[in-house]
Amino acid sequence: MKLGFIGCGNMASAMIGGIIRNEIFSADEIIASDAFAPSLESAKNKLGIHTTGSNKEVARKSEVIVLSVKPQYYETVIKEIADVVDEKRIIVTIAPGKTLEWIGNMFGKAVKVVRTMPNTPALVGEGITGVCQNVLVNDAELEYVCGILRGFGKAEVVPESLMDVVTSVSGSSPAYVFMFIEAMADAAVADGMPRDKAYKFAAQAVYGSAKMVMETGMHPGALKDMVCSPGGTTIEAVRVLEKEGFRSSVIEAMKACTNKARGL
Ligand SMILES: NC(=O)C1=CN([C@@H]2O[C@H](COP(=O)(O)OP(=O)(O)OC[C@H]3O[C@@H](n4cnc5c(N)ncnc54)[C@H](O)[C@@H]3O)[C@@H](O)[C@H]2O)C=CC1
Ligand SMILES: O=C(O)[C@@H]1CCC=N1
Repeated sequence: MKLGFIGCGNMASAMIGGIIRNEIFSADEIIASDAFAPSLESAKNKLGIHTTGSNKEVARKSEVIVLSVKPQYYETVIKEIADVVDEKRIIVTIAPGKTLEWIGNMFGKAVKVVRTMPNTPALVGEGITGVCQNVLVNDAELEYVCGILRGFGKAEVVPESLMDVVTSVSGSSPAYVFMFIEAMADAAVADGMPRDKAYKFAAQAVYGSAKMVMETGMHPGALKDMVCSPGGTTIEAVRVLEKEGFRSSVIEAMKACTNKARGL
């Protein structure tokens, strides 16, 4: 197998879907294990990959092994697979807070580790993943893993010291963006717009605005100023957002998120 996933929940399924769609690997080259039989059933039916109840089987059969369980299960899973992971395999982690050093110590031997932080927009091929590696991973191996991660979006190599920041700015941030879309839609509904239309208008406005930042390369503040006509409607909304502490709320929320990742 080219690729194995230990734990096949939300994040693993999103990653696998993109990897197959973009023909990085075929379903036949991917295997996943999970402790919960319905998750495996769903992976087999929806993704067509190989499945097993044995984490060790995934570790034994896969060149690249993604540890896609919650952080609190990392220790148990690593201890379970450590004896079948040799120096040729590459371990990919996706859990917040679990450092390269901690992972290496848990294995208790020299193992190639690529630490990553993906996000759920992977499900629609628009994810972004922060990546760093330990000293045993060479440039070609890092590029190989990044090629897999690009199957479901962008991949950016960052110093490990920034990985907890990646967690708050992209790993977790889809949740706050969905809350923003929901709040905008609620306001539109309050002012008389049907809910299905409200989600469409709010989501497309967020999507288009993100695309403008990516494609124009302009400062977000300058793009904001382009919307604010003198004495117009937008600056009224901006005035109230500033009064209600919009930016400060986002900054404080993200600092809490980064700190939580640091403590995991
Ligand atoms: N959901 C998200 O937006 C993101 C999640 N992550 C990370 O991805 C990892 C997985 O998260 P999700 O997919 O959201 O969780 P999830 O709960 O949807 O999936 C985890 C899966 O692991 C299985 N599992 C639990 N213990 C196991 C064991 N001992 N052996 C085999 N399988 C076991 C569970 O049955 C479940 O299907 C976590 O470390 C999380 O922090 C990273 C970035 C974004
Ligand atoms: O909430 C969490 O802990 C995970 C990590 C990033 C997104 N979800």
